[in-house]
Amino acid sequence: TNWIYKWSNPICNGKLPPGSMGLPVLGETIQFFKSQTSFDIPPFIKDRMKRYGPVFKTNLVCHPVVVSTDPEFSHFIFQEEGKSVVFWYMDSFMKLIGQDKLTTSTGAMHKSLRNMVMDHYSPNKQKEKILFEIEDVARRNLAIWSKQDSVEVKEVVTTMSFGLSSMKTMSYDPSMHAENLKDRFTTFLKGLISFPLDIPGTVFNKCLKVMVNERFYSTKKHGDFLDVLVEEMKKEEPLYNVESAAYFLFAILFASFETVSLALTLAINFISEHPSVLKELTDEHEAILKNRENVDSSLTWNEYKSMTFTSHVIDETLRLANIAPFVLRRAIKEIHVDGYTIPAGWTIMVCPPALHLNPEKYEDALTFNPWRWKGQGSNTASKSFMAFGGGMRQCAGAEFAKLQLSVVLHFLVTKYRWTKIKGGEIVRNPGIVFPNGLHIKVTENS
Ligand code: HEM
Repeated sequence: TNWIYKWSNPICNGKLPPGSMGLPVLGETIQFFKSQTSFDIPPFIKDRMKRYGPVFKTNLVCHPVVVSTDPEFSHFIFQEEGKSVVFWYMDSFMKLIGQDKLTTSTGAMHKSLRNMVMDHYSPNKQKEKILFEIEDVARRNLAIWSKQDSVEVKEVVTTMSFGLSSMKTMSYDPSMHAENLKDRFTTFLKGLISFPLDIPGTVFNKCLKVMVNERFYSTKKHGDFLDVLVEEMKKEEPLYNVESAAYFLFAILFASFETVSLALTLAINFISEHPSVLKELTDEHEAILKNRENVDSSLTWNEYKSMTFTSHVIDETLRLANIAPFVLRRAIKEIHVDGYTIPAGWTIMVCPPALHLNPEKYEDALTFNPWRWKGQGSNTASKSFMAFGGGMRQCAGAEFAKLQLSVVLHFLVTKYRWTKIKGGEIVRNPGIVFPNGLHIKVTENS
């Protein structure tokens, strides 16, 4: 009885936020993972917001958690990175991405890694080069899709996005390598797909370590992210070794291709369902092409940036889809905020869907309406838009992701037409899946 009492009333040197810790051991885990078929705020969160207010406590997978659906509170938590909170996800995931080695790294190591990623993937640094690569991949893939009777969008965009990410990360282009490397990479991919069951040190990690090692002793430059990492490893006092470099490559691949492919699939689905959006998007892209002397469909970085409606479509997709349904932190010190105390060791869950679907901020919040962003520039982070997180850990690939989406949409709307054949329904649990896929027929514009 004593133990159950302690479970329900955790020790705290102050006032904990309201909420229930659920059943002993199970907490409220089962309710949290209940799936839903709409883009709305998950019922678990919505019910508790009504009952307890915007900040509440719970227990998920044996961890005491404070959930924030409040913009100010969430912003405060992001600003506390490295001070009273650190990046933390479930233990199994932290192991997978090399927990102590890099991702939880604060200070010098995190700064160095973050700068390397921003340098390599940010279009601001290497505008036309990165653009050329993305356009090339988009062109080639769309041409292949248009030759098929039907494509399952999530599947094909995942292949495309993984191709681009792996090319930029470690120059892996399946069509250009010898058989043995292809086999090795297939094994790596299998490991990647089965990752919830996998642990570091197994298939993909070993493959990545082999790749890092090979590159370390090679004199050839590839211009990819692995080059940058290996250069760091060769410094007098290196911050990384083969193992941590392999973990980092994995983390980048993981962070980059699934997010972008989900966003693109959702954008295509939303556009398919809103002909007026397709029309305005097409008009915007065609207008840019009309103003050019050389009517080639490649655009410059500035031209992509100038297309405000495209940027609104992307922001609206990210707002409504909530690809990152939550962002987690762990309190390393006792935190006092808004009259509440969060004990050290507790998990803090920032909940972007609650911010993005707040009817006070976004009128008719469940409607896909890119025009709501009119008059605003491209968004990456604000108190009411946290699709890319916030603070020091804000997504390092946000610009790269947005550029990829803009480029694919550009070629899709100017050179092709598509019709939806079936699918497009979503299930959220809490990540998004398409139980019936999204099948479309792509045809070249006549
Ligand atoms: C639409 C696509 C994307 C979305 C929605 C997205 C979302 C996010 C979010 C929410 C975070 C913060 C996680 C946290 O604070 O715990 C994050 C971090 C990160 N993302 Fe993305 N991401 C996307 C694409 C990419 C791409 C293409 C890359 C490729 C380089 C990337 C690399 C990273 C990295 C390295 C971090 C960690 C940054 C740090 O800890 O300093 N992301 N992303």
